[in-house]
Amino acid sequence: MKNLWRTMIGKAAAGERTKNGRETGIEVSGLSWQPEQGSGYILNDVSCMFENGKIYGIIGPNGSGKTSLIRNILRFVEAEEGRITLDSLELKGYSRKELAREMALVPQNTNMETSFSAFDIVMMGRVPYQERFAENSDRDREIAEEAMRLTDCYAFRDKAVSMLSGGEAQRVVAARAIAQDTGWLILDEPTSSLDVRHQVEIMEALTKLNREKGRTIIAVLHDINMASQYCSNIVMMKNGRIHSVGEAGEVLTAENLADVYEINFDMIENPGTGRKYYIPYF
Ligand SMILES: Nc1ncnc2c1ncn2[C@@H]1O[C@H](COP(=O)(O)OP(=O)(O)OP(=O)(O)O)[C@@H](O)[C@H]1O
Repeated sequence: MKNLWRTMIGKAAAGERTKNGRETGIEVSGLSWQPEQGSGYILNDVSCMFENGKIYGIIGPNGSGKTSLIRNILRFVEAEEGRITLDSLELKGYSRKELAREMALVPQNTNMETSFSAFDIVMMGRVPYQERFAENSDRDREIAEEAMRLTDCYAFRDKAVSMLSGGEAQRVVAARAIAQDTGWLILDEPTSSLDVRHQVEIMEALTKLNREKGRTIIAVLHDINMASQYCSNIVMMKNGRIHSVGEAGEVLTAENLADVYEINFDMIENPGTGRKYYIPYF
């Protein structure tokens, strides 16, 4: 029933409500997480709302809890305190397969020691839609190929992924997540291994998916200027807590950045786009 109802509401836009009047989006409320009982809290009373239809950047220094937050959102780990809801339904109520149709992850580490081809890996994004032992359909293949073109990895579709460079493998994993065709795309440092052209290409591809297909993007980013150029909203973290949250222009200020990264920043504004660029200095 839950599935049918969710298919009917489709992928809602920002601020929309579901047919039952429930608010859409991912809401994190009062989340405190420690890896083990008594090991110490990595996330402390984290609350933030991710609305449908936006591009979120999660930024903050090493060890500030960015990956831990998305691991909780993806239910790889579960906090004892606080709760996370998707379209007002507790995440705990979703099965693994249901969640895989809602959210796709591009992980930080894309090391793949396997003889599977790049195309095989991208096709794995279609598994949540397939019956067990089912053949890949033409539609599955089309979606996988489109995702590979979008991330510029179609040219090496037949190459074993163990033979790919770090950046090529990262683009294959991004294509797999896109092929998963979920409303939510969650990326942990998606551009970390990429050359500058492919960094821009991935961010442009995410923007296109957001604008044309209504995908909501949550990306952990270390590059503040990428975040400033491509993200509509920012979640800024420090020491396992939310430091600031809101529209990119409001959160990305030299003061906030200096406070979080403990280094100075100069800001220059692109008069054409109004986007801000930050230059760090000691
Ligand atoms: N399963 C775990 N067990 C113990 N400590 C953990 C675990 N997961 C994360 N941590 C610790 O929690 C802190 C936050 O880690 P997390 O990976 O969330 O930070 P991050 O902001 O994503 O960092 P980075 O920018 O370096 O990727 C780190 O000090 C890390 O060592």
